Amino acid sequence: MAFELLTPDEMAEADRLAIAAGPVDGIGLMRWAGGAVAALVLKRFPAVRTVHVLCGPGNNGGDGYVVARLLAETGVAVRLVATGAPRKGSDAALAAAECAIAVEPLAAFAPETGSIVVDALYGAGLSRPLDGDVVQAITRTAAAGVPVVAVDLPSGVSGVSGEVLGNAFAATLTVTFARKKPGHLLYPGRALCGETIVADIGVSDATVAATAARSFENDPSWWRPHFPSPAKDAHKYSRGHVGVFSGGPSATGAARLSAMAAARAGAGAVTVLSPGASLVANAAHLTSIILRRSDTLQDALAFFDARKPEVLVYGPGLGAEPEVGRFALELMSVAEGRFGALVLDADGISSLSHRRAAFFEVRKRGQPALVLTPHHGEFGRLFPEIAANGSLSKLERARAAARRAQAIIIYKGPDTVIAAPDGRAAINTNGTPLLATAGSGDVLSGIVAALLAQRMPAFEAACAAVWMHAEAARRFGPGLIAEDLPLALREVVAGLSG
Ligand SMILES: NC(=O)C1=CN([C@@H]2O[C@H](COP(=O)(O)OP(=O)(O)OC[C@H]3O[C@@H](n4cnc5c(N)ncnc54)[C@H](O)[C@@H]3O)[C@@H](O)[C@H]2O)[C@@H](O)CC1
Ligand SMILES: [K+]
Repeated sequence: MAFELLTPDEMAEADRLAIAAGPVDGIGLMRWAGGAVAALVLKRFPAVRTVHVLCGPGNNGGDGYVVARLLAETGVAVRLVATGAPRKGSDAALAAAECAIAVEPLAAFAPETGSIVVDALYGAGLSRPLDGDVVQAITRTAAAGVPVVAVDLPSGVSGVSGEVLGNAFAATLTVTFARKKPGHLLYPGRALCGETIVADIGVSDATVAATAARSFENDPSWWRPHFPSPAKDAHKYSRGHVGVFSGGPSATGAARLSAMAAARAGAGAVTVLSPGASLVANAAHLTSIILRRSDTLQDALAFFDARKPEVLVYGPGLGAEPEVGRFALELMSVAEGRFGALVLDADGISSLSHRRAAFFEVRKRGQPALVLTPHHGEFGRLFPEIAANGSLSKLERARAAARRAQAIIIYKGPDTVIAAPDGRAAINTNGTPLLATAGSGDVLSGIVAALLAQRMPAFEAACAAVWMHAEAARRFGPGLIAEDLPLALREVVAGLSG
């Protein structure tokens, strides 16, 4: 699959393996990389008058020297600006030696209207915040408003985390090599890359696989084989039964949103488990969804034993009172032999923040399968040490939390990360600000539950749910409210099942 994400270290490993396997060598990869960038510059900016190529001291700069040479050979006016000479004997030094254009100092660099800038200052090797002449070059480029084509990554953007080290170019186009890096997909890096294109530089799929990369861009192509479709002889319970716990009389809508989403995402039966005080409110709004009174753990146990739900959703609309956390722990304790998976969302997560030790103790069993769907604030409440660790990217934070809680983590946001305890993690890329609307998280928890109830493996189910949720929002478009999402899922499910 071409959806692996490589950290800069994994990419360096892939380069090493490709060179070791031959026949391509380091300068060969660099020529291929520079050639891809030059070709895209010509294709995207056919009328450009001057191209300023900015080269740094490492291999990113080496790519830049190749770009400058190739563009000049095609007749483009190239001005070559460099900071620091490449290390003697390096591939970059070889590329620089092959480029006969006079070098101008970075300190004097100021692009003019009508020109474009190729940023080959720093890529995967960025190791500290940018400063001095580089920051001035970024400021002057932004002031001139000229397009920037970034080689591998906009200088200043961390390939590991997408964070900005000091300052960064805002690119129109970023051309990276072999595979995207997490920094292309995590914010703010994603916004600073502009359009990101992956160019082939002769690193084979087998070489990428040999790096044992465990991060992916979320894409239907790799989880669709697991996407459930009902058997010909299906009956409603064989299509999976989801139970959703409802909140009190003034907070019942969240559970119904989750329940409707679960039904639209293919669960054969969905039951709302409602406190007695909320029965009337729920009954007034539910038709195909089953309604059952549940005030106590005994009530819930009676339901499990009688109706055998596969998956429960606990959290939407419940309030963050201590007893909500206690009940969540009790559910996990009694799960064995009763239900297979639990989706904890919203208040179901926040309410555990005062019972963290007990929660992590219960999770040592690894049962039931657990999916947690925190946004940033909820994540910080349940995993404060991980959230406070500034050296971790969002991808690594989600991964650490997944391991700690022995759970699938859906760490929500514009760059939602899905992580599994076995180390796999994915970054979602079809998100939309339309989803920033009340109740949209409740819908997501229902979709996850429905896919789990239909026996989709948990990591793939979580990735599919996140993608479907965003896809439904995109299809519906502006004006979306959470109530629209379950029906909008219909087309998305049809597209995946077809
Ligand atoms: N064979 C390979 O490894 C290939 C590498 N390629 C290119 O090589 C790049 C990686 O090359 P490198 O590992 O040399 O890394 P870079 O060229 O990104 O930067 C490394 C140099 O910059 C210095 N540096 C880091 N941060 C700095 C800062 N904030 N201020 C000043 N100096 C700083 C480092 O000390 C080092 O000298 C990739 O991004 C890609 O463009 C491509 O040519 C494909 C082949
Ligand atoms: K760059």
